[in-house]
Amino acid sequence: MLKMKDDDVLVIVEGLSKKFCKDLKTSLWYGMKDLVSNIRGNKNEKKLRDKEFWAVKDINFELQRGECLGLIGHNGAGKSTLLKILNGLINPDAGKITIRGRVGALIELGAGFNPILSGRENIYNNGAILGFTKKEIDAKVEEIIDFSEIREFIDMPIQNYSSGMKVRLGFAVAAQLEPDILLIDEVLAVGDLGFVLKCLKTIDKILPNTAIIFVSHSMPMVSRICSKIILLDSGKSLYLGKDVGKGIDKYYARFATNESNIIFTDNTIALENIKLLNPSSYEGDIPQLQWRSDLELHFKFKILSNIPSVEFFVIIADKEQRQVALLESNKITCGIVEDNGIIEFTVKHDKIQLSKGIYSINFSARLHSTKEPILRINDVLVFQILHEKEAWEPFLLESKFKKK
Ligand SMILES: Nc1ncnc2c1ncn2[C@@H]1O[C@H](COP(=O)(O)OP(=O)(O)OP(=O)(O)O)[C@@H](O)[C@H]1O
Repeated sequence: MLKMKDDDVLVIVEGLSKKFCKDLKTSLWYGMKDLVSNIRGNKNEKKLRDKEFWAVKDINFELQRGECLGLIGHNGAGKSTLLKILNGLINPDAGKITIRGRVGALIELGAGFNPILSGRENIYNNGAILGFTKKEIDAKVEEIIDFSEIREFIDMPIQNYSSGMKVRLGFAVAAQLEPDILLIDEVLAVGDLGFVLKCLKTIDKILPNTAIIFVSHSMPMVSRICSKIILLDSGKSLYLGKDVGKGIDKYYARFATNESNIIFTDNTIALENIKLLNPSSYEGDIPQLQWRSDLELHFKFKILSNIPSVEFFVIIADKEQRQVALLESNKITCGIVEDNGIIEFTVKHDKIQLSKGIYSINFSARLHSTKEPILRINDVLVFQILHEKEAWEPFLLESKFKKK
């Protein structure tokens, strides 16, 4: 059982669970049954009934002032549901939440706003919901409007705002009123770059006095802000801890497959096989390489029709499919190949200095003479670079520090 240790623990979540029903009719029927049993003083059914599933299952954590918890997981993992329970929008079926202080929330686009009221009126509404008096909001309202950068439109009804404008106003209210606990659900994805950078700066500024729970699919953003992480999978916590990099690795590993995708082929050559020649170990199917060891790839193709020289391009993409490196390309003369139309070659890069994480190889080939593409395949191979140091930057370059 978790215990409130000191004043700085602002959120305690114990055994939190919430179930939903996949079918609306059944859901209404269960709702009615639960209502009747509540009136009779009985508790709701804790077990799953037909067509029900756990959207959030047995979640436990605590959060202190100054900590930012990243909630990550695939679509439908339960992140928004957990946030809505914390914000009191949904009742849990089991478990307990202890919250100390004022909770500001940026949960759904426009949620918490009254669409027919103006931006200014909504600032007062939201402030009141957060527990601020009119006088306190009066003192902050100009700052909020300035921060949102939508002064021109502040007296227009919110229903005419763009998505970005709603986020701007929502974030301005939530951040400028400096709640003790701030819940942020993916909404930053809607803002333009300028506003996102401003929000990140503000988060840095308010974080020492706030506990933040941040839902996002953007791992660079999560690793930039969060000091703790929960990886949710089908409502359950797959990882909870302060090793943000580890949580992110586990998240990416769920998406790493060895299924390649042919983007283009003119059927002159076909990839038979690609192999990493010198893996130090394997995690499941994924070959692993120590940072600074040689990357050596072996390719085997079948030549399907008579082609002359071909240029091969080997591209390394990171886990978010950003192409981070191109291996120097080279041309290989294919001609009419004797050995059953098979051609094989290896490509080697010495002492690879990509930072720790999962990468995939994209591959393309074109005719040397005409530069015409003949084959393009993504994700022909997934591999992992191992290093004890976490680095979000694509490369961890070997260096030596010398004191003079
Ligand atoms: N009101 C509801 N009634 C029934 N099922 C619901 C309800 N709200 C959410 N769910 C279901 O609960 C599961 C978790 O949804 P949730 O929105 O929490 O996921 P998420 O992790 O936030 O996903 P995303 O990354 O797509 O935003 C999903 O299967 C969703 O369909």
